[in-house]
Parts: sequence; C-alpha cells; structure tokens
Amino acid sequence: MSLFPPRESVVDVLLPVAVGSAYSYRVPEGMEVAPGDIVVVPLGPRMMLGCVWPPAENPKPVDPAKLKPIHRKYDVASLSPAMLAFIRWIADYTVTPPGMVLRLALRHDESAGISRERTGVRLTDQRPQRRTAARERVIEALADGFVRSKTDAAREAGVSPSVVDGLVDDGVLETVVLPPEPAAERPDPDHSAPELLPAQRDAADRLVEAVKARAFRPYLIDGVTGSGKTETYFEAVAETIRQGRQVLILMPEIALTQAFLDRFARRFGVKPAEWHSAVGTKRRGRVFKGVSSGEVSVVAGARSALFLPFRDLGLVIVDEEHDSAYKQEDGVHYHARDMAVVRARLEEAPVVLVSATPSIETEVNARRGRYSRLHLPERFAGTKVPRLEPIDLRKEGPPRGQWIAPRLAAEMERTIEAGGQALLFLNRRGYAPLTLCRACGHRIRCPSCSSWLVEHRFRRRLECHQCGYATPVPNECPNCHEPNSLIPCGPGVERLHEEVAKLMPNARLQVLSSDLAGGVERLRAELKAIEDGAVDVIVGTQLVAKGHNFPGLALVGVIDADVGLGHGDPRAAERTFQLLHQVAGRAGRHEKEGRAFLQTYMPEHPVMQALVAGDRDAFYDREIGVREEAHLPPFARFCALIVSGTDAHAAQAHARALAACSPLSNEVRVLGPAEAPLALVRGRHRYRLLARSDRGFDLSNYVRAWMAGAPRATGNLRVEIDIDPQSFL
Ligand SMILES: Nc1ncnc2c1ncn2[C@@H]1O[C@H](COP(=O)(O)OP(=O)(O)OP(=O)(O)O)[C@@H](O)[C@H]1O
Ligand SMILES: [Zn+2]
Repeated sequence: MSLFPPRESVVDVLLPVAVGSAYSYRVPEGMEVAPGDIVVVPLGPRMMLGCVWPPAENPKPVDPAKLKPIHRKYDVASLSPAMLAFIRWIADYTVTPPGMVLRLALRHDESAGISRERTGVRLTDQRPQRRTAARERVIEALADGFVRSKTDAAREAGVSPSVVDGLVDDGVLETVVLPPEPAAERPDPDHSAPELLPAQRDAADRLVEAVKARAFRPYLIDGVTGSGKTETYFEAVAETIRQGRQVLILMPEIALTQAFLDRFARRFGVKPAEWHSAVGTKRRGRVFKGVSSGEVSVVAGARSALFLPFRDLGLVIVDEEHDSAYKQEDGVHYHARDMAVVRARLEEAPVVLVSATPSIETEVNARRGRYSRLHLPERFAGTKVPRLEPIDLRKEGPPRGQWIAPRLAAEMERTIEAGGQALLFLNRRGYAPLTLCRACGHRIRCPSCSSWLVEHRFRRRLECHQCGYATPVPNECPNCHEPNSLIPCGPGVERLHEEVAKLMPNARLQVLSSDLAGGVERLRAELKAIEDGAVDVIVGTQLVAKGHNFPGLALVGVIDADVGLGHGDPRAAERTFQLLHQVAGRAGRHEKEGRAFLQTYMPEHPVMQALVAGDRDAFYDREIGVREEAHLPPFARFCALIVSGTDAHAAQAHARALAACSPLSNEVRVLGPAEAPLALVRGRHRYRLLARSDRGFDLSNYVRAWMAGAPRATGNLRVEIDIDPQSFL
C-alpha cells in the first residue's frame, strides 16, 4: 500500500521561468487536467500561467497535501502534443531550460486575452423631451435602425459622445451587446487568383500537392529577385485554406511589410493576422486565442510567431530565409528558419523556404537533395536582373570629403532626368561613424561599450549603436579641450543625403533607416511614397534591401561595397553577397531595365567578381568549398559561449574556469577564451569560447553535460549559450 494517494491528483506544471524542470501541483477536486492544458497556478506570491506537462518517467513520491493547488484552468485551447514536443526540442537543442521556451509561447498579456464585452447603440421608439439640433442629428444618423458603437454614432452625427450618452439615459437609444470582433476574417482562397507563368505554375503545383499530402516536406523556392515567388507560394496558402488548415508565414521585418499585407489582401480578400512586437497587447491576446481555436487561418509574423499555438498547422513559409534577422540573439538563442523546419516536421506539414540568395546552409541542403528546389529563373516582368558594374574607387573615386564617384553621380542625373528613381545604399545609420579631434587625435567612444559614438546630425547628438547612450555633440574636444576641433570621419546616410542635396538641388530626396523619427508608421508611409513615385533619390541602409517592390526604381548605387568584408567573420562573404545582390535586385523590376553600380576598393575580391559577373553559382561553389575546407558550418557545428560581467577579471577568470572543465572528447575542440571583438557592451566585459564538432555530433548534449559540471556563475556574471552562432562579435 502506498503512503500517498494516487498520483492522478498531482500533476507537473511547466512555468515560464528559468528552472530546469516542472513543478508539481495538486489538482483540486472536480478539476480535470491533461498535458498541454494552460493553467493558472501560484508561484510564491504571484499567480502565473503554466502548462501541464507530461509526467516524468520516475516521479518522486510527493504528498499532495503539501502541494499548492492549481488555481484554475485558463480559458484557451490546450497546447497540442506537437507543440509540447516543439518546446522540448528547442530547449534541448539550444541548451535552455524548457520554461524559457514556454515563455516564448505564452508571451502575451493574460488579461488582454479576456476581451471585454463590446456594446453598441440602437434607436428605440421613444423620442426625447428635450430636442436639440445635435440630438436630431443623432436620431437622423441612426434612423436606419442599425446598431453602431457609441463612438461611430457620435462621429457619424458629428456630435460629442456625451450627446449619445444623454440619449441613452433618456431611453431614446438602447444599448445592445455586439458579437465579439473576430480575430481575423477568413481569407478567400479563390478571391483573385492570378495567371501564373509556366515556371510559377510548376512550382505552385508541386507545393499544392505537398499540402494535400499532409506530410513533412521541405522546399526551397529559389527564384531571382522579382520572379514572383510570393504569388507562387500564395497558391500553396490557398490550398491550405481550402483544406481548413492553418498557415504560418514568417518574415524578417514584418513591421515594414505593409506592402505584403496589402498584396495578401488583393489575393485573398482580407489581410492575414499580424504577429510582431508592434502589435498591441489586446490584439495579440485575440490573435493568440484565434490561432489556438483555429479561427485564424493565416498568420504573417516575425520570428516569435513560430511559438503560436496553432491548432492545425498545415503549411509553414519562411520568406527571405537567408535574412540574419531570423536569428534571435538574446534570451533563447534560436534561428527561426531552422526552428520553422523543426516545427513543420513535428506538425507533419510542408515547409517552404524562399529566397533569391539562399543561405549557405539551405543551398547545401538543396544541393544534397534534402530540400526540393523549385526554380524560378526569370523575372515576372520579363526584365533582366541588373548586373552590378564595378566602380574602382582607387581609379575613379570621388574628391576628398565626398562619397559619390563622378560616374555614379552622372548616371543618377541621367536616370532622374528620364523619370526614374535612384537608390543609394549605405549600411550606416547617422551622419558619421566616427568623430575625431583634429588637434590631439582623440576619438570619441561610448563610456560603457567598446564602440565609437556615431554622430546623428538630424538629432544633433552622438549615439552609441550598441547601448543607445546619447550625448549632445560637444563644442570642444573632451580630451584636450581644444574648441571647435572635432571633425566627422566617414559617411553615414545623413551625410550622403547632404551630398546628394548639393549635387542635385532639385531632386526629391528621402533618407530611409531604422531610426527615422516617427517609427514604423512613418516608415510605412515613406515606403508607400517611394512606391508611388513621389521620391527621386532614396538614400538607405539595409532596410531598403529587403523585399521591396519599387516599380520606378531604375538605378542602384552601392556606396561602400567593402563595408562588411573586413572583420574575419566567417559569414562576411555570404552576408555581403546576399545584401548587395538583394539591393541590386530592387532595380528594374517593372518596364524599365535596371542598372546597379558597386563602389569598391577591391574589385578583384571573389565576392565582387561573382556579383559583377552575375554568376550566382560561382559564388556558391566557391563559398561552399571554403566552408568545407576550413571546417566551418554547415560542415561543422559551432556553439559559442559568451561570458560577461562588470568586472573584467572575474569574467575572464570564469571563462577560463569553463574552458578548464570542458569534458574531454575526441570530437570536440574548445577554442578560447578570448576577449570578444566587442569587448565591452553596456558596461559588461565579454569573453568568448567556441566549441566545434563534426556535423553528426550532438554538440547540444555535450554543452549540456559541460554546463552541468561547470562552476556556477556568481555575482553578475552571465554565461550565454549560442548554438549555431551567426554573429562572432
Ligand atoms: N503571376 C503573376 N501575375 C501577376 N503579377 C505577378 C505574378 N507574379 C509576380 N507578379 C508581380 O511581379 C512583381 C514581382 O513579384 P514578387 O515581388 O513576388 O517577386 P519576388 O520573387 O518575391 O522578388 P524578391 O525576391 O525581389 O522580393 C510583383 O509586383 C508581383 O505582383
Ligand atoms: Zn554604448
């Protein structure tokens, strides 16, 4: 006979906190719970959402009387077995406590999920005692007998809401409860299907077939810029909707993709549900519930949408799959593209990666046949993808203090005269990346980071792009106190804007970068203005390289093609190739053929050569060869450990202690610790270790064992684990 009553009255609940395992709770009489149920439980003084977790293999006996009871079940569908498996998989792979992954899945305001009742007003048979012009207008506006919200009624009648309230008090209007607003309207798969080109048709047919098969199959839509990849995968989206199942479309910069939402609406009649950081909490709560009930059929979102509790996920799309924004760099370090493939596998659904410049990882997977490649070799409009023409800055560079070579300036002028738009690309925000004292040579740096302060002239201050520190531009050198001795070095987009304004005083200019005042809304408006042709010259950062479709854009000039190549970062070549190819791909997408120019000091560099020759395969062949030879991903696995703390010695000592206790293995090499290239960020000193293994080795498991036996980080020391690191700073 057991000492304790049956285990059924005790369950494990995983909480969104950083502990290794689930906590046990007592199930109160009359309540029934099963793994996946979302419940509200007490933790210390707080109430918290958690997820009932599958029972451990060998549970320790516990006395239910000593356990706290579950407070209540939360009013949302339970997480599916596939979702639970997904949370577990990510936790294992990224070497993170599962609770931290659950936190990504439950990250929406609890109170926001419980939507308040919406009410409206309707005209009754009563007529008011006191009659005023305002009151008459309301009665007139509502004479059709339809229900309206109070605000709408007031707006239509052109009166203040208090007039409406007064009429409700007098019984002239009655209040009625409106049905809850739907989280999203149902897209119509046949709203407006376009005629596809043969290559699009073939690709779309294969995807539709995969959706029907309801099985995990990974695809790569590999199509040149402007080939109509979106229209192609929309056919698979349509089929999934027809099947009554759900679709997840991941995008790297959803806040900027108003154009995408509009395009979706043109094809399906309504916009998809959006999910990203700029969506308000109330709306998030609704989308969360709508996704979990199955009411929402298509979500377009940033990487966090990966953790939504889909009831019946039938298709996953990863648009611009090569984009580095898919990598989450703090908290749980995960790569949303890779995890999207995992999720699709667990849900037994097809997954479609989409790019004109696939990541090396994806390209290798496609070459090996692990992903099926769907090729779209031509632009929809029939124009050619522009070649990049090199401008050798050693031979035909601009005069000192300027950044636009004479040849590029002349081409820009010609383009604008012919009614086209020009885009200058420079991946540097602000006015100047460095401020220097001409008297003593002092360079102004951030007090808490190892980075230079960047001058932002529009805002009249120096800013740190690592930590956000900002200070007014000083009148004298902070070091030698010489007045008026500070000079800006190098260009940022604001400085380039100044130069274009001088060169072309009549052109309409627009700077586009992520720190545009006015935030996302303003950006969306500016992008629309460009699309509509209200701008002649756009000066932009990498923000403009991403997926935009600017019909009038005829010329692209890359101001400094070499920016990304200097760092000794193993992904520098790949990044540079993708970025420059994508920027060039913005030109000539409609009637006009586009041209693109590349200002460089190293025209002989293999990346420049491949870009200039328009030879994509040459780039991939070479880069894949380099990776294989140097034993770099995807031909090896990497895991970075970043040790940081406010005390440099303590951080370094801890990093050394970690290195010293790494488990011996023939299959793993641990490199470092070494001071990180970004040695100081927000006042924290950083050291890096790198573990490297063969492809087939379970590096996550190795790191888990390593951390289990490692000394604990005390004080404010922190150890971040970054599996498959993208950044080596
Ligand atoms: N079958 C089609 N019918 C009508 N218009 C189409 C069709 N296919 C593509 N288009 C149009 O062609 C243009 C380019 O397509 P789209 O933006 O999908 O290309 P893409 O391959 O996604 O390009 P990128 O990789 O550069 O973002 C768009 O304006 C799109 O609406
Ligand atoms: Zn800083």
